[in-house]
Amino acid sequence: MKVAPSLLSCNFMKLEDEINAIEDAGADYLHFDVMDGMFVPNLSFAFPILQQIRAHTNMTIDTHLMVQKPERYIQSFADAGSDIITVHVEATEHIHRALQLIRDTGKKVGITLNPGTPIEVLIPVLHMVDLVLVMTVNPGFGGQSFIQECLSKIEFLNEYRDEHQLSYEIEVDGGVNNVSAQYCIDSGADVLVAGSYFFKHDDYSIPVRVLKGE
Ligand SMILES: O=C(CO)[C@@H](O)[C@H](O)COP(=O)(O)O
Ligand SMILES: [Fe+2]
Repeated sequence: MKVAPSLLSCNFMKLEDEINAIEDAGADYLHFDVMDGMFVPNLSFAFPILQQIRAHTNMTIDTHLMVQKPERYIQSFADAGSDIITVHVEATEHIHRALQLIRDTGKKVGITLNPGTPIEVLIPVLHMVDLVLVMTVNPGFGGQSFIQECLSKIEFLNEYRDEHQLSYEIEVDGGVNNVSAQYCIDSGADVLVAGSYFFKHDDYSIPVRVLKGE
């Protein structure tokens, strides 16, 4: 199990210390949530912060683009230092092209979907991706409650991966805490994103251990 703290909930006044502490605690990815105020009703951060984080750490930067027509920005996120670039299937009319654009940058290719979107929508492109992010809240904000009904999507992705000999990672994002993490682990998740639950601890090795099921 991998753990990906969502920087949305960190203390930005101490960003450098936060990143060092996340790394020392044994987390695997830095989850970087980009919001455009159009695809989701909130704004977050983008290139200048990403570039500075990239200059500071070798951790895998897992970029979650909650952005309308993300193909406009894929090259820029690759250049700014993302390692994984994940786009929403609902955010573009041309998901196949968007995924191909990510592949062409040499970065890892991620796809994601909102809680209200059926998982079957992803079938035509699952062979193209390195990571599938299952949203377990409606994107746009940290600190929301886990939507249990999304667990069946994790199970589906697991079975589909086995049946078709694919190798994407299954990542879960939204409302992940000590309780919901266990449901995700049981359903077959590989990576857990956690924001509010992770950063409420003083010692980040605790949520890392709990989320890894140790
Ligand atoms: O993408 C998003 C929200 O849109 C997430 O990555 C959140 O930032 C996770 O925060 P918690 O639900 O864990 O507090
Ligand atoms: Fe996210």
